[in-house]
Amino acid sequence: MRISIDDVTVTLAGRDIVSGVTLVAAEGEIAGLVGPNGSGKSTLLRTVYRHLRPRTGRVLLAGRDIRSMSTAETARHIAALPQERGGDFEFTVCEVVAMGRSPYKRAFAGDDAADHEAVADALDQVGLAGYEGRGFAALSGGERQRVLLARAFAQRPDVLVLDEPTNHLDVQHQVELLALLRAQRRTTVISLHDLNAAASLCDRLHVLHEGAVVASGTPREVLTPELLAKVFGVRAAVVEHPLTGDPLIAFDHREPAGPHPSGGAGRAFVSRSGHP
Ligand SMILES: Nc1ncnc2c1ncn2[C@@H]1O[C@H](COP(=O)(O)OP(=O)(O)OP(=O)(O)O)[C@@H](O)[C@H]1O
Repeated sequence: MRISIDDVTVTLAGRDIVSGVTLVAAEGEIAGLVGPNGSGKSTLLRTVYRHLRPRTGRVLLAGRDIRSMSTAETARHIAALPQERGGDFEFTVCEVVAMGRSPYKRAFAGDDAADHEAVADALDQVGLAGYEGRGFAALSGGERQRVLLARAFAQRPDVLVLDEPTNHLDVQHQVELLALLRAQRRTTVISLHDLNAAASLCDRLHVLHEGAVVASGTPREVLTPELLAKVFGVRAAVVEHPLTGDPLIAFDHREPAGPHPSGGAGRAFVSRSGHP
């Protein structure tokens, strides 16, 4: 299903955090949101999974405003991995993943065979078959992350909304997750800090800067050295990945962008953060 974010503005504590954002994830497309810390990625994603209401604008699912649907109906179509990963659930892994089935149930209904199958499949997809009886609170950060992803998969949604899903994952699990998302070809809106992962996964990227989209296009169109300097304040070369042919960003980890080592965007970041 297609998801359209149509001229969305979100105001929190009297400030426009997201301003007039319009973007589309077409049916089966993986749309990536990238941008510096605080640029509004999570806020925008929260409007897509109905955690926040936009002040103006709409989120449309296959042309219908999600606000005109019940929350259960939205949840049958849209599953989210939020950034708040709720670490202290007193539940087993199986119980957490089974929560993904609740939009399909009437109140107090038990699990049926379809639920058991969806939970088992989802755990298998994230490589956690056999973890069903483990306590969620006692898992590592990366394991919890994969359980919450399994909960989203168990929801069998048309649209996945994933906020930094590779956080906490070791490199093998990052690669496996990206491969899984690529193979599913489900409509996905995903925020990622790892720009090389975004370049390899996403069909289109949307760059957020101070709450507005400043560039949209294929990773190759968007991830230019100029944009990386201007928006992210880093010096980088963009080359072709020798194994995959994807754009590969080679960052200069020694100096931020700018005409002088102590100047430019890097300097601005240093002074904003309060560390001289
Ligand atoms: N509930 C809130 N009330 C007031 N301001 C908020 C609230 N939530 C977020 N903000 C502010 O909105 C801005 C954007 O936050 P958001 O979490 O959307 O950014 P982000 O791009 O996801 O950042 P990061 O990459 O650091 O996760 C930040 O300046 C943040 O402090």
